[in-house]
Amino acid sequence: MSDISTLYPEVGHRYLRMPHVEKGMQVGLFGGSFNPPHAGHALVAEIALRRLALDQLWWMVTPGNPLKSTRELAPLAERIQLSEKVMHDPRVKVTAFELRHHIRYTADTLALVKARNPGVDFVWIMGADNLRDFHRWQRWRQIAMTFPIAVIDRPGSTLSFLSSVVAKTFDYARVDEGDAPRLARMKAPAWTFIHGPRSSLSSTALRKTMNPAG
Ligand SMILES: Nc1ncnc2c1ncn2[C@@H]1O[C@H](COP(=O)(O)OP(=O)(O)OP(=O)(O)O)[C@@H](O)[C@H]1O
Ligand SMILES: O=C(O)c1ccc[n+]([C@@H]2O[C@H](COP(=O)([O-])O)[C@@H](O)[C@H]2O)c1
Repeated sequence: MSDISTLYPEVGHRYLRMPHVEKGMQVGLFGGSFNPPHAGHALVAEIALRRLALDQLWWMVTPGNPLKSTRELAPLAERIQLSEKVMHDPRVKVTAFELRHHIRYTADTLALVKARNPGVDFVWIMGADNLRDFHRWQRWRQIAMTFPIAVIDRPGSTLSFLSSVVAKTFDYARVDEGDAPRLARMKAPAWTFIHGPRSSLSSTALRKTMNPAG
């Protein structure tokens, strides 16, 4: 591995390190393009921290979603900087360590996170819209068989998520949302759907406002 201080100077080396965690912690992994980040993302993080009884939440700004075009993708440094502005909870750690490890796929991120942090309980967090295409993610079954997953409600996906391939495949592993505080410690496959306050904000809508012609 090259010297971290000389890598990607525009990003800042503290974002290239995996955040520090202690054994016994419950940690949420919230990956996203955050292009740009918005209050809907902050609401997901707040809900996840509270309902999943998390000690930490890693706000992982992806170098690039492998299923999305990079045409409209703002620079990583900008997405990190804006992420720091929308979320102010000290338990939330904005990070882009995937860049340093040249990771593209979440399955690889999760394998690295698990290998580096024995004794820590992780849970993958995503909005309900992401369930629809989850079966197109690389090694999605392996992800679901290895990590508990918390799905946070999102307008437009409250009911449609039930017809997703992943919800059908892992129907037997669905956990009542009342048990969400224990989800991180459960053996995968285990997933829950968390209802609560919702936000209809989206990055697509915000990009359109910023660049109506685009
Ligand atoms: N308003 C929202 N409510 C619930 N979950 C959300 C919301 N906005 C984003 N998320 C979730 O946050 C994560 C990161 O989302 P992303 O950065 O792609 O934002 P987005 O608004 O969906 O972007 P885009 O419109 O560009 O697809 C995903 O798991 C997504 O499901
Ligand atoms: O690994 C994959 O195949 C894969 C496919 C699509 C999305 N992801 C990850 O899902 C997270 C949410 O992405 P996005 O663009 O919906 O915010 C982010 O961490 C992406 O890297 C991962």
